[in-house]
Amino acid sequence: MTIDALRVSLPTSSGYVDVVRDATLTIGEGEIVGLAGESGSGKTMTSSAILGILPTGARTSGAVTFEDRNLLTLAERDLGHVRGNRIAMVFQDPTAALHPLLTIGTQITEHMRHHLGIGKKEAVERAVDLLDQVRIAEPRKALRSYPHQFSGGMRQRAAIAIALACEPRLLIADEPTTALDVTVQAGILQLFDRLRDETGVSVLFITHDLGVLSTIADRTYVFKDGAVVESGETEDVLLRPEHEYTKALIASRAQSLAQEREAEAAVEGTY
Ligand SMILES: Nc1ncnc2c1ncn2[C@@H]1O[C@H](COP(=O)(O)OP(=O)(O)OP(=O)(O)O)[C@@H](O)[C@H]1O
Repeated sequence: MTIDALRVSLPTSSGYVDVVRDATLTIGEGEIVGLAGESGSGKTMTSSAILGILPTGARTSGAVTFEDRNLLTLAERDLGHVRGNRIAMVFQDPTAALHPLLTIGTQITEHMRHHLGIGKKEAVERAVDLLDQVRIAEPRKALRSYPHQFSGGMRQRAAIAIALACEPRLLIADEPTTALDVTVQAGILQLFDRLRDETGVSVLFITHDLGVLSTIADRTYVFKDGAVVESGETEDVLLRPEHEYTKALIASRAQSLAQEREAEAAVEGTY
């Protein structure tokens, strides 16, 4: 996918405001690309533009080229086919992506039957494979479970399985580990890495946490006020940042890690 000079403007009471400004980025086949930046820097608006799910009245310019088509000018019907089939989303809160009253199995198989037009039996077998792929133990039993019977990490794995059900070529993951405990986070990050290796899916990984990207993103783009201020191999961006904003993001992360460690030490000291 190539995003070329993307501009997104949203209507306000006094005209339009640009929330993404001339963003240019590429995501190669099987590549994991990070989008980093503070809250409000335009990361989500960029992914919403890719998926054609911007707020009402939004204006766009530039191009989002995916499989030889510009998604910004695609008819809603064709875009609907791209969404869910070719490009899938994973969100921060897996409970929002899962229906509380339907079993995990129903949710995965209905999604596949709707998008791939396959029969129930084949869908169930594929669902078992998928749950296995996202490392959910006893997949046949898990198919009969409801979301509330899963832990947070398991729910995110199930949401990822649903996202993968139609064999998308691009997965957009918006803060997929932010709501999870650190140890569970690590498992989900490993999962993205392994899925990329096994299926060749590309991943656009959105996060405010640069540290998360150090473990999985091949390349990283840093957003500030809707514009890309720095990009490159993740290691270069993290170890040799050039832009003051990137340096500040790295410093603030180091500070919050130190505070977390201090707090943990204080808690341990009370026992
Ligand atoms: N539905 C909306 N209507 C109007 N303005 C919006 C809407 N959603 C986001 N914005 C504005 O667009 C800008 C970019 O927001 P965006 O959600 O892309 O940031 P972000 O980097 O993803 O932040 P976060 O990590 O908080 O999601 C912000 O100034 C935000 O206030």
